[in-house]
Amino acid sequence: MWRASSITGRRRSASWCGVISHARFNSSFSLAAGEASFLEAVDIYFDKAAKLAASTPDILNQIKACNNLLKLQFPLKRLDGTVQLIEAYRAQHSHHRLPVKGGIRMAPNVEANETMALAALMTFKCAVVDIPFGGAKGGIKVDPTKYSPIEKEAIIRRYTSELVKKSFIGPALDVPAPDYGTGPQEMAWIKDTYEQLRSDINGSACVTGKPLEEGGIHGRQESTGLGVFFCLREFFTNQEYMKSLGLDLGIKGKSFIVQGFGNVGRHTSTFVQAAGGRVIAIAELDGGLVDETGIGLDIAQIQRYQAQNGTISGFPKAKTVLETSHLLELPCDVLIPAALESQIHAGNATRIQARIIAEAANGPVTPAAEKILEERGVVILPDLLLNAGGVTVSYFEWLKNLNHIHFGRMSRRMEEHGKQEFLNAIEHQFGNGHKLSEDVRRLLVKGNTEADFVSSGLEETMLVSWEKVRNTAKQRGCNLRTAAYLIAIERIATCYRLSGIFP
Ligand SMILES: NC(=O)C1=CN([C@@H]2O[C@H](COP(=O)(O)OP(=O)(O)OC[C@H]3O[C@@H](n4cnc5c(N)ncnc54)[C@H](O)[C@@H]3O)[C@@H](O)[C@H]2O)C=CC1
Ligand SMILES: O=C(O)CCC(=O)C(=O)O
Repeated sequence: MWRASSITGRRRSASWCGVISHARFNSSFSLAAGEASFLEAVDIYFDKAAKLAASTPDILNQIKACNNLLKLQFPLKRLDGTVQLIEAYRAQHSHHRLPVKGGIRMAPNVEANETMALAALMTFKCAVVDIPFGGAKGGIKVDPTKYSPIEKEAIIRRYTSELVKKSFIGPALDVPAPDYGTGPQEMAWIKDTYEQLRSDINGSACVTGKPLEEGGIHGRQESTGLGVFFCLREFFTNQEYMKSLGLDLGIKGKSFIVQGFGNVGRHTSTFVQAAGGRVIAIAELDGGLVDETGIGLDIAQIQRYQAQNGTISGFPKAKTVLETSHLLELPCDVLIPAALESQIHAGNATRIQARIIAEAANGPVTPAAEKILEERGVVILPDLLLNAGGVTVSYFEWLKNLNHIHFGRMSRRMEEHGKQEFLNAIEHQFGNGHKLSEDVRRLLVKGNTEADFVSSGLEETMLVSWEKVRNTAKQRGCNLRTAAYLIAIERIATCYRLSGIFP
């Protein structure tokens, strides 16, 4: 059985020749007839906020529209000699800031409207957290678990070369990143392909989420989960929300259910558990785990088990269930969808018992479900704010690549020497009897590393953005999602207004 290299940090032992069946991807959608599609949902959320925005219809129409949609179809020669036509997309939603930014998804359900919805969310997400990018997203319509590494590399390299030919990638144009079904290895292939085809001194900034050795940055892998955690932590300090939900302050002791144990779900669970949260159920496509006490679901152990077995099913310290959609409906304080869009819809919203829904995935709650949930007092922390940690750290990686130097390289030792001198002076002042121990001294003088800068920059971004969204919701009398869209719309509208129209 083929095992992936350790570089991607995602599912390990799934065989590409078909051991894990198509069912992995089939269970995602069960929208009732007439319920809004993902793209329609983004438009509905946009329109709701646009009504509150002090902006003109022509500007609002410009903001809402997807600027470019590139559809690609290219052949892949498979290892068995057959040739398969691969369908892929890149949508650039808004160029009000450049480059445009957004991940690349590899999944069998990829299609044009989904890619455009995801690109629009990227525009609004970057604006909410004040990251100077427009929005984009890419998708390749394949189930990555069914292809060998050689075939996946060929798909990614051909996709990238098509983007290069069409000027849909470049450090100043359009900068992809990981999303569902892709990770650092795919980003390394994208960077290498771009650099083979373009002589560009800033070439490594053509993509983010790269392995550290390829110009990546400390902390990008866990950044989306850490951003989700920072926001949740702040939310749980809010007296008004906690009172309205009948909950005590703080994450400690609260119960969490997580859907999707990939990059975002794994890291979010890790941070939540480290803060004393009880993860009581995890739903994956091929099975889930339940332990109402939360004690059995040790996230680090489950990750090790998943790395060895290619699945979380069968993890010995918790109960395995094969049908996982009902796990979302168990009683809990917080439900964290971290898989795909439209997972909470009119068909299951009435059965959801969580008090809070933390949208780590993009677009997991449909407008019809949101209405049902809000009527029952459920608070939804919206995707465009909550999962913005990934693009925030991607921004730091892009800056690092453009600067050709890692954060802290010029300052770390200088900081340490300065602090040493300060402590020497204090010790000198108080005489010989007042010497710090070596351990305390080491702790006090430690200069900031790249990881420290990233974590601090991410925390600052999430906290400032949360505060702004919360205050806007309160002042404008709307929910958190509408507030986040409103902030984004007003920021982008200002940009369009001041830029004018070319020519
Ligand atoms: N990777 C990133 O930095 C960011 C990802 N996101 C969003 O977060 C979501 C997850 O992305 P990643 O964690 O990167 O993807 P991933 O591919 O690493 O993991 C997703 C996991 O969800 C599971 N899954 C799919 N459908 C499921 C279902 N119906 N029930 C249970 N599990 C299911 C898959 O088997 C997979 O293990 C996506 O919506 C993505 O767009 C958002 C911001 C940044
Ligand atoms: O890191 C990035 O640039 C984009 C991440 C992403 O695709 C997302 O936030 O949905």
